[in-house]
Amino acid sequence: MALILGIDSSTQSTKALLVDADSGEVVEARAAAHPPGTEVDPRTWLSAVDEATDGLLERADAVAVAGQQHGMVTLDESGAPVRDALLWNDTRSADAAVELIEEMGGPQACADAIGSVLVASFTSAKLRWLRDHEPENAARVARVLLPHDYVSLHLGADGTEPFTDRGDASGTGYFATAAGEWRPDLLEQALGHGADLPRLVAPGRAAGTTRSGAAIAGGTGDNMGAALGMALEPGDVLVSIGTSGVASAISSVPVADGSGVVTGFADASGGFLPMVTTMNAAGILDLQARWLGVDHDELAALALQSAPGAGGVTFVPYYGGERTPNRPDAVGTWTGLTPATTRADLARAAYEALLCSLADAVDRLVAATGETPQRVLMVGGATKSAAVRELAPAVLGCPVVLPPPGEYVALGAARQAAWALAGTTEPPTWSAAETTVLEADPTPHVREVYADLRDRTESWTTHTATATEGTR
Ligand SMILES: Nc1ncnc2c1ncn2[C@@H]1O[C@H](COP(=O)(O)OP(=O)(O)O)[C@@H](O)[C@H]1O
Ligand SMILES: O=C(CO)[C@@H](O)[C@H](O)COP(=O)(O)O
Repeated sequence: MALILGIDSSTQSTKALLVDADSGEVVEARAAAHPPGTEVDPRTWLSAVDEATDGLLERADAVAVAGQQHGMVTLDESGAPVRDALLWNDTRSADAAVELIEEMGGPQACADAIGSVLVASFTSAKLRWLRDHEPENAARVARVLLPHDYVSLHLGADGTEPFTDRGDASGTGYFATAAGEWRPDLLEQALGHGADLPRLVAPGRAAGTTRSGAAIAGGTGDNMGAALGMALEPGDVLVSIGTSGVASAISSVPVADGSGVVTGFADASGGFLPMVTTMNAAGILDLQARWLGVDHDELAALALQSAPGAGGVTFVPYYGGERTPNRPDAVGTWTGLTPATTRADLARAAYEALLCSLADAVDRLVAATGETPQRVLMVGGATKSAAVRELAPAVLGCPVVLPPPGEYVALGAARQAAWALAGTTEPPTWSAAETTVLEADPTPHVREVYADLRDRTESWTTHTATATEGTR
């Protein structure tokens, strides 16, 4: 029996799944935590992958790494990190993104060139920030990698040259997504000078071998990994609730949304992955649990004691700035608090704000792609919450398909590696897991109250920018 190792190096942790190549059944699962923050020494991901794959790597016949998208990993001539990596959720590069869009001829021209309108998350915006704020570091950059490229390189046999795939490359800002080619000119424009880029590995092909002789596939971005792990089909909308909140769908044609709401990424199978991303997702619940002094199960139990609408309490959850809507300077804003407000209402409001924000993401994806969803599926760490599962169909206003608990990004990486090992034209078909369909009466008034506050706070961004200046 061939064994495949699928790795997910996402924002908060590395997860590793050892999987049976024939059935896709998980044989063993491990995880190791990453340090918190939006600026991280990328070598900590290497320690995490070593820890999570210890004893598994040697057993694998093929390996692939899916990783958090966009992060800027800059290496000097010797291959050492020039500075800590800036992650997708670090908003200091917001102004740099605006500047680059203007230089590219405006939002639609930017979307036409790379598939997406740049926001702070994109690697090129981070490189421009580096050029302008740390010129000495910028001058030392010889090579730019994405997080998954850096982890893959670490696992590769001696002499392996860096490699990546078109899925993750499509989130850099210097990749022509529709054509599937690097745009080194755009990297140079952002950074101020050229730098080496990893070679692109085609979907389903091996990039080389690991130190233990296993085939290693190109890897991909975590959201492309999730799409592959869930075997998304046309008509499916995948909602992921991890550090980021994501609504994505597969498409056979590229998307170039000049409004900037939908990012037109490539997927890991040769197609495309239009996507809407929020920066505040599972963290909304983490914060709320901390503020109320409870754990996640207690927070869920509290929330389910309150009623739809949380006793009139609502808030926009843009605590760390937001990406959709694009408000990098925003902060969270609560409203409706009265002496009658209970702890249960406060807990409930957190789930409702999270789910309203995700419902907005789904609506925006559907509006921009024009595809009516046949199924809405839900994955990610926060789906472990009983309250998320109960309230999601009510707030989203439709049934939600829930797969069994699992690490679907790592499973997608495993599927990619199994594909490379098999050398077939299509990825292996693994039997679909039993799903549960979550249903509830829709609560549209929850979204109406949220939408009203979301829209009223739009113009508050400039004001709050002053208050948060020190954090950028
Ligand atoms: N029972 C739970 N209720 C709510 N959130 C949870 C629960 N269990 C885990 N989480 C949250 O899920 C998040 C991690 O999800 P994950 O998809 O692994 O994130 P990422 O891929 O971004 O690293 C954390 O913020 C964690 O607190
Ligand atoms: O920036 C994006 C998508 O464009 C994020 O979705 C990151 O890819 C991080 O993902 P998670 O760690 O939340 O899975």
